[in-house]
Amino acid sequence: NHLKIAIKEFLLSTIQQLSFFQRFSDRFINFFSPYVEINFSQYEDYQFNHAFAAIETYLGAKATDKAKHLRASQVKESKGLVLKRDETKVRDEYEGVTVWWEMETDSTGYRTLKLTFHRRSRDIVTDSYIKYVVEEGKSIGAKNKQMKLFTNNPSSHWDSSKKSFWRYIDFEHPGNFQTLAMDPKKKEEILNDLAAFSNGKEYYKKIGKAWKRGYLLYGPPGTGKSTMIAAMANHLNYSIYDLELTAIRNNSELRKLLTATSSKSIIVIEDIDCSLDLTGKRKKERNLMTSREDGEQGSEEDKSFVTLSGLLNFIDGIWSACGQERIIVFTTNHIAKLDPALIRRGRMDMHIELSYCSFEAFKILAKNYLDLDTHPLFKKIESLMKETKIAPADVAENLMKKNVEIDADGSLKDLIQALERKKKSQGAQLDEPKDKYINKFYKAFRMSSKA
Ligand SMILES: Nc1ncnc2c1ncn2[C@@H]1O[C@H](COP(=O)(O)OP(=O)(O)OP(=O)(O)O)[C@@H](O)[C@H]1O
Ligand SMILES: [Mg+2]
Repeated sequence: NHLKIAIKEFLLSTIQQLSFFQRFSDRFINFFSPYVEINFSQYEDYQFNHAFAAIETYLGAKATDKAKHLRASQVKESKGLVLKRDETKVRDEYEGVTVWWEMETDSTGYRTLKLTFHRRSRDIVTDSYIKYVVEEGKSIGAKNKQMKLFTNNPSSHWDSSKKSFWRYIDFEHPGNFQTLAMDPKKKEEILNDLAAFSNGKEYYKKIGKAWKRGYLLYGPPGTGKSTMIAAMANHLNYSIYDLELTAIRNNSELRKLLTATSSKSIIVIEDIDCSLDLTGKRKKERNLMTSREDGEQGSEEDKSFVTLSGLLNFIDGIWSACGQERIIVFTTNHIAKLDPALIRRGRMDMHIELSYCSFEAFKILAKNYLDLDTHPLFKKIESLMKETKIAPADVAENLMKKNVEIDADGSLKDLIQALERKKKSQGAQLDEPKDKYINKFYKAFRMSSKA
């Protein structure tokens, strides 16, 4: 919000500045020159000038384009012919209009960008070119943004600064939609939804809704829920806030955490059923007990757990009021166990099921891991997959190369064996471990045995 205000102020001051310079330049033009000059200072009234930064980014990108171009021409042309680039001036063209940018640094290190153009292009420059440059600079800046993965610190470690709520590392997960194995139609649908969301600024304003979107990802372990979150972040260039509910004590801490998130981010609560079971249920039991024994203590207890209603209030209310362009994702292994209040329509915008590996999904994995489009063993795998539940993670594990060389035949045979084993055990109702914590253990085991 600070940023928004600053940008607004800045744009306002730009407009004022423009009219000032227009007046000034008009006189200037009449007496001396056909050229108009507009200045953008690094600071405006001691405030950092965000348009200055955006223009600088834009020009930076332009300059490297140009440098590349110059390098290319150096190869072709003889040495004597190579243009000497004026380092301080950048020439730009926009709708047939030529302008020049120049950076000036004064003795105190204070910088100013000077834009020069012919007075006959003034309307185009002031009406649309400057706006274009600022927008373009902002979007280049956003693209180059280093994504971060935030995790909340235990609230007992918080001090008075907002910085202590979250710690972060650079987010560098290779997860992407292309290699994600799932029904291609569903994938397309999700990608469309994400595109509509990330380009939806005007739309959300028009319909009077906060620019937010909620996804519920559900499915058995190892079906790609966490991978999909990484893919979403990579696709949109958003940071991730991985919210660990067990590290906070109550709803007001939850609120503090969530209001300290930045825009263009995905807030993730994994295994929502577990986090809330821990808190919601315990709270209910305690309330029953304490209200019978000691009313006062009951209200004390109320404050000490994150509750389902706290989370819901947040999604419905505060969530809408605290900043824009955020996605919230819940994941669960057991959608049936979730409180219906949490998943009613309108609260989570899209329910996405990640399911056991279908043949379609397998083909994506075979392409990723073995670079295979087809293979004589595919037929057998297809029919086995129809009658066996296997998570994509298990398929991937079998397709992963065990040697320096990829051995497609060997990997596919491994997979067939795994499928046949699963088929047998599923027939004997041994399925997979039922308890989430056992699942987690198996997963950790799977990961460590992979490594
Ligand atoms: N649909 C998929 N497409 C491609 N790879 C997958 C898919 N599902 C799982 N994998 C592979 O299995 C690994 C584990 O998957 P992931 O962590 O995304 O599962 P999950 O659904 O989040 O499981 P859990 O419910 O246990 O958290 C991933 O690192 C990935 O390599
Ligand atoms: Mg996961």
